[in-house]
Amino acid sequence: MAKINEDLLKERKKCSFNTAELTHLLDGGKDKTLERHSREHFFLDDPELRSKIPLEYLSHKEKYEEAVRKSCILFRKVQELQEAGKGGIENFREILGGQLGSAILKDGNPLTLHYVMFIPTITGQGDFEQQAEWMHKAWTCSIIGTYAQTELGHGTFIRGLETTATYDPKTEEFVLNSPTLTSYKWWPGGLGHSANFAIVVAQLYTQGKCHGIHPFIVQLRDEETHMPMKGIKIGEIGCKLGMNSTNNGYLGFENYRIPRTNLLMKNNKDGTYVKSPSSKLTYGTMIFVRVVLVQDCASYMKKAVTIATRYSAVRHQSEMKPNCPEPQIIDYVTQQYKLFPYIAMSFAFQYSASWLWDIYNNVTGELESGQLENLPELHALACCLKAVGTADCAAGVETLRLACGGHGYMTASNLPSTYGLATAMCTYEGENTVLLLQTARYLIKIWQNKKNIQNLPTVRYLDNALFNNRSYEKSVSWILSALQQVAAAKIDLANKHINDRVRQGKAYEDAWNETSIELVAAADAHCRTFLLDIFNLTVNNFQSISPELKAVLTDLLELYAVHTAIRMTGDLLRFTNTIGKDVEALQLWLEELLAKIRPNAIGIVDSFDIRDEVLGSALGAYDGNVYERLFAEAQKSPLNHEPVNKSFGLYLKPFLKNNL
Ligand SMILES: CC/C=C\C/C=C\C/C=C\C/C=C\C/C=C\C/C=C\CCCCC(=O)SCCNC(=O)CCNC(=O)[C@H](O)C(C)(C)COP(=O)(O)OP(=O)(O)OC[C@H]1O[C@@H](n2cnc3c(N)ncnc32)[C@H](O)[C@@H]1OP(=O)(O)O
Ligand SMILES: Cc1cc2nc3c(=O)[nH]c(=O)nc-3n(C[C@H](O)[C@H](O)[C@H](O)COP(=O)(O)OP(=O)(O)OC[C@H]3O[C@@H](n4cnc5c(N)ncnc54)[C@H](O)[C@@H]3O)c2cc1C
Repeated sequence: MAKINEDLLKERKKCSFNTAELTHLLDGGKDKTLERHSREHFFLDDPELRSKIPLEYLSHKEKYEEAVRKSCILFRKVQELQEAGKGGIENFREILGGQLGSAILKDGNPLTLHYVMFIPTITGQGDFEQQAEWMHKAWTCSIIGTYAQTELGHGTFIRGLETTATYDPKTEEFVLNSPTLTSYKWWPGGLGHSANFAIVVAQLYTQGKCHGIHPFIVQLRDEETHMPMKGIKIGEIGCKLGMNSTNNGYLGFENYRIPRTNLLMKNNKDGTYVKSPSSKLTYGTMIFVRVVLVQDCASYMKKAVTIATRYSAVRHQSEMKPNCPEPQIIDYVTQQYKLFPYIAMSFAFQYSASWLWDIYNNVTGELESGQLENLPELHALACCLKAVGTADCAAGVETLRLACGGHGYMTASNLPSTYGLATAMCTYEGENTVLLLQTARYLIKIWQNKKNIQNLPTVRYLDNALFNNRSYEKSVSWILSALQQVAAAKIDLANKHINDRVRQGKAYEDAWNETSIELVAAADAHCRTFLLDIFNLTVNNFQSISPELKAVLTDLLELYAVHTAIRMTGDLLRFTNTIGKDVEALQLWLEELLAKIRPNAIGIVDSFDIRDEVLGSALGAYDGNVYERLFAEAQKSPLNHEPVNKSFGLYLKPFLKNNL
């Protein structure tokens, strides 16, 4: 084992709590930690899953080929685990998104959509016979699928999709067509050259009548040769900001025929077209992915904050006091302000993600038995948590990259590619503004009719929050109550402005659009009250943890609360009876908390227990040998493999001569 950096050794000695206790708590118990270790060993210690050359130095094509190689090994290994009875949702979570997946495939996995959307759509939308026909092939990966919904012209407004599936009763087939350029499918992961099947979302036509969008199972490529089927036009969409191995593709249809039975028919039981009880049931896979993405936000944040915090303990810069040694940059309070709120935020997102997952499972269970009443609340919560979680995660990763100065800009820090993954989440699976407007739509409805509100756990606070008006106290409960009042006031005001505009003669939709900045802000505030509420409840409910750990978690909870409150200072002053002096008190409390967390900062990120291979960063490794690692990474540049590059002879030398 490499020698550990002296600063990190000192930091680890300062820690006031048992880091293993926190690791087990975060994993859900010691058994779960051991399970995770064994899974990490299974994947990360497999030499086949390592790349000989860093991805950054490969061409676009080589990156893709390497990603396919690794994805196939990953999927084979997941199947091995399933067959050995060591399966479980955690395997998929870890290798598809989260930490293991992004460690092994830094720039994305071209086969992810198979498990994340293709299989869940067949399960959620297919009837019994269809599941019997397709699930075995899909589970055993005899076929590889993707989810083709978005088109060149429409991603958000899915009712506006243009791909058509017209029923031909003579042959009992659907005929798929892409009538315009804008109707081409555009974006689906793995669609370019990897998948041979897809769920295609298209407008269903029977007897000249359009019945709206429906999902179909469609074969794209020959199962033996992988050649595109006749009538299918397919390819990759090209380079992107990040995720350059995910093989996002385009797809067009020219009179392409599929059997009638390929229309997923869970809601059309007798095989003739029957309108489903809610058209929104077709949107179920999107809810599922939004729910799992919130967990990924916590994972990426933990990874980025571990890298930046360890680096900040190792890095020394400037003089705080004359003639004193250069301090560790983690001792600058501005630096602490860049790091510690994101440590706290990782906890907030992990706890809310876990609540959301439970709510999701309850509600989908109810849907199976035809109960739809809790779907709107789930949809509203999933939308805002996905939007706020991914936005905070992307902003957090960028702040943490900046916190690492110049070295944070190196791909060797692994912060740029983590940002590429995080910022993509803000757009896919529902663009964030659009999702916040979905939450706002729900909140306005609730505000206008509070009859049933006490049965709705995520919004019941709105019943009386408008009049909380508590005087300032240095407590999480005060901040929560103030945030709830802000959320209620913002919803109330937005509702009033919509009504005013309608009264002035505007159409409701125009009034909505004119009020939409306020509506987005209201949904954002609602989401932040939920995040704090759940963090608070979770920490208060821990019964059997040590007092030392409880103290650290309480510091983090308080930091999360105060940081949120300070970010919303204007709202507190505007909508609650907070006064200037209270804001000053909040600021002092924040500074006090940063100082309290400082000695435990390294201990907390160590407790995240993220292996070096997962961090993938010269700046964040456990041993803290930052400079040695940066130097070693630089040697991997192909330019350093020869003393003089051929461009010297070709261009530089003649240029230098000409300038003589
Ligand atoms: C077997 C597998 C096992 C395990 C796998 C396990 C784990 C996986 C684990 C980890 C994976 C983790 C991460 C994944 C990693 C990487 C991911 C990589 C790639 C990601 C791929 C991304 C894929 C995509 O992007 S797919 C495309 C997504 N597209 C969108 O999201 C489109 C956004 N647009 C919409 O959702 C809608 O169009 C709209 C909501 C904006 C508007 O719709 P519409 O116009 O039809 O609605 P309205 O007329 O406005 O009506 C609104 C009413 O409907 C209600 N509504 C809307 N949506 C829903 C919904 N989804 N559910 C319920 N209700 C909904 C709405 O509330 C309105 O109701 P009202 O009563 O009328 O008010
Ligand atoms: C990395 C990546 C992977 C993807 N993978 C897949 C995939 O596997 N399968 C798939 O089908 N799709 C996929 N997508 C597509 C993705 O789901 C869409 O890009 C996303 O839903 C946003 O839709 P859009 O591109 O049409 O954005 P637009 O809707 O055109 O958004 C542009 C702007 O318009 C605004 N806007 C749009 N509508 C409204 C409104 N009603 N009110 C207010 N503002 C509005 C938005 O806020 C945004 O600022 C992927 C996208 C990315 C980036």
